[in-house]
Amino acid sequence: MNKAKYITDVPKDREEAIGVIESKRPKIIFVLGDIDTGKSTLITYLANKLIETFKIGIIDADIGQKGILPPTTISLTFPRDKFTSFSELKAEKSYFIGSTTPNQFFGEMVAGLKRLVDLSTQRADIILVDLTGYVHGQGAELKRLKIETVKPDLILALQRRNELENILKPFKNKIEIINLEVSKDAKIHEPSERRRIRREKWKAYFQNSKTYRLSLNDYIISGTQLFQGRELTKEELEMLGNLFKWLVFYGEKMGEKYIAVKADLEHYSRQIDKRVLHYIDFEKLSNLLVGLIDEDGFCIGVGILKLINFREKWIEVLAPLSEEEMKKVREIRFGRIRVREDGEELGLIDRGAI
Ligand SMILES: Nc1ncnc2c1ncn2[C@@H]1O[C@H](COP(=O)(O)OP(=O)(O)OP(=O)(O)O)[C@@H](O)[C@H]1O
Repeated sequence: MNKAKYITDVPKDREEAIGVIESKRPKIIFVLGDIDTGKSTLITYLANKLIETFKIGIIDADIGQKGILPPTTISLTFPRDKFTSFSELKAEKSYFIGSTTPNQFFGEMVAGLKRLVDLSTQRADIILVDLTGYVHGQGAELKRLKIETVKPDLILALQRRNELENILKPFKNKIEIINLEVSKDAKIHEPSERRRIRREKWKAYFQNSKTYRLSLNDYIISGTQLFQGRELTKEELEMLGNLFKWLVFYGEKMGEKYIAVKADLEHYSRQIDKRVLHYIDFEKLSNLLVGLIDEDGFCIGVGILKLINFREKWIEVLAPLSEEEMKKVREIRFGRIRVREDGEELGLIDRGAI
């Protein structure tokens, strides 16, 4: 299921990197590289070599191709023994991002990484951090923010040519950087192949899931503009429905702004000032991914929103969590991807849309 495996036939410079790590003992190591440059393969290699001498922590922050389940989170784990692939590792703590791309989630990506790094430093000698392959444009900004916030002791830069120079430039002479060549065997995976791998991961994750009916009043609801304002009356809902030819399931007023969850009764183009009225298509909420969050803000697991009953204020969520684990959930955080339990991704949603 995972692309990256423990491979011992690696470029020579890996041995040199191990030499530097053994002698200088950097605590936090970032692995940077474009997609498919072998970041996870490198971390698997280093962890297997170093685990004989050091306590190792791994943070999988590569949400595009997460090896450690669940997808759309970033995860911390402490492997005890040698392993061949990230998929064998069980997350000790995860932080919910809610999307398979860091676009629009820079805050979560940085805050989550920082929180996991803070947790790991007491329990491991060396923490290997796998970052996304998003290294151009805004991706470079995100890398800078992470480096500035976490201040790694060592950056391992997997470069084909000099595509990371832009990111690394401000940190030269401040942070130790080792350039590593990309293995000639590193294999490019087309977007369709990456999607297929993600489908398998989702499917594996949601195996043995159960549907839980959860009362909205029992949880903090976050990650959405909903449930923050005054609920609209029946008359107000009808008024909006008549005005725009909608079936309005639910609505709120927050300050001077209205929010409506609706389905179109007629198809025509409506002129609506979104600053005054924000509308959410009801179908955007079906099969929406939600994070099940504990009292410390960490993600116990993710679930799929299957039903939402606005009148009676409950939702049904499909999740592979036990009753015991569900008892620890304090918060339900809305994500921005719709996905089915068979692994089919139904699409990403704009952050502002819900
Ligand atoms: N040293 C190597 N020898 C043989 N194959 C390798 C080596 N390094 C990487 N590969 C192969 O190249 C592919 C990409 O590697 P990997 O998944 O580690 O990259 P990545 O940078 O972590 O990718 P992503 O951006 O998706 O996280 C995989 O199929 C992997 O098995």
